[in-house]
Amino acid sequence: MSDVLAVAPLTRPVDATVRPPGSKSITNRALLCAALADGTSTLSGVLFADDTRAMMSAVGALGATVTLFESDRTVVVRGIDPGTAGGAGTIDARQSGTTSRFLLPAAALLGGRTVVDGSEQLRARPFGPVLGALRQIGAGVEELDRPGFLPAAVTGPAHGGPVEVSGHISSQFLSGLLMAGPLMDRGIDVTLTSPLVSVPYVEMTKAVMAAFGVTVTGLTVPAGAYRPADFAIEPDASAASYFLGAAAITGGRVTVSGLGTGSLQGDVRFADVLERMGASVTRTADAVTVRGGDRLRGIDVDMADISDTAQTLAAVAVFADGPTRVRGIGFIRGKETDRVGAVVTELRRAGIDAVEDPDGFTIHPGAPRPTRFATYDDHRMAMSLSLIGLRAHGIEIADPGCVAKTYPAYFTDLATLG
Ligand SMILES: O=C(O)C1=C[C@@H](OP(=O)(O)O)[C@@H](O)[C@H](O)C1
Ligand SMILES: C=C(OP(=O)(O)O)C(=O)O
Repeated sequence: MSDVLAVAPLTRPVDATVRPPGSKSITNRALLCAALADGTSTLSGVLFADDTRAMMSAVGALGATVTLFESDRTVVVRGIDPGTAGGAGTIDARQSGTTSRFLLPAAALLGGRTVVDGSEQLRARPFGPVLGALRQIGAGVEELDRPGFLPAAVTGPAHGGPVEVSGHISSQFLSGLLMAGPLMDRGIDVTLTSPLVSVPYVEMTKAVMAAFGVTVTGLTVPAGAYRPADFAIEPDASAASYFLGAAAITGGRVTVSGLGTGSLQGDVRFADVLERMGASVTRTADAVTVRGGDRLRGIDVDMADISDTAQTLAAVAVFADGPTRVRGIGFIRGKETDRVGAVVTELRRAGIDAVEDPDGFTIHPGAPRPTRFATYDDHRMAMSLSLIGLRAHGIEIADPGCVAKTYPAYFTDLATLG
């Protein structure tokens, strides 16, 4: 992909039915549960992107056999018995928060030493809570560079039992501990020491574990075993937010198929946010449809549960008829980039009055001027800011290839809206 991509404004309101690729979050949970199950699982609707390839390689390093049928979006996983496995060498989680935060507790199941590392970007993200938790449950932990950051070495087996972990930085620490829990001698019994962000992702963790035969009660998992499963993965709801946002800002219609009322993903609630702004939303058992109206209202909204869609909303808010205040998302400063700072900086570059708040941002509507947006090696900066180009002239996206983290074909799919 070239270094810069020009977004062509739509000449009429969008009218489309789309099906984004599989959920990153569900794919990476299913890959791990399948790898820890005694037997062979078949995963369908799998996302093939950098984050999930990182997880495929990682569970391969743990000893699972992973066979890809990419054109069928299917992966077959033959799991391991971690109790008999030794350390897994060095695992490169690339840019993937889920892979790294889920792998550290899983590596602690092995009777040996495993190093988890990642890209420079991942090395800048926080890991202290999960490393501290692993020490509490009997794993050896070495921070190989800075305390609280990757690379880190984990030596198991961890025995499990009661453990405390914070919830306000990332829910991924808790999800990782829960998924490794059933394979620890004492199971796991987690107590949160601070309020949990991204709550729906923990519900998703429990749902995927249940599909592989493990029941979580509260934050307690008894010792037990995963069962192999045939498991279908729904389209990615965070990816869907860009298409739903496109419907809202162009006064058009987008239906996302495969994302129904029974979705495991909290981010489907982005449609509720658009509804509050004045879009009309239809939800069925297997699809969600957003229709934009003549006008969009600015709103005041807490997005702590659905923060991966906060940047999408920032782009949509530019076209509302009053200011939009997003709260509850101070923790997204620790994601691929400082997402609060980055989105405000870029909107201001386009002449939009955007203001950084300690826990989020406020976007005032305006007419964006021709702008080349920087994307900070953050796939969601690139995907979100591209929406502005559907309505405004002269919008360019720098380093569009960064979308490969979760959605390699994003710009091809976006072009089909025209
Ligand atoms: O568990 C998951 O799959 C995820 C949880 C969220 O992270 P935090 O819990 O760090 O907010 C989300 O932003 C990320 O894209 C995926
Ligand atoms: C924050 C994200 O990913 P992760 O934490 O899994 O790297 C994301 O996909 O927006």
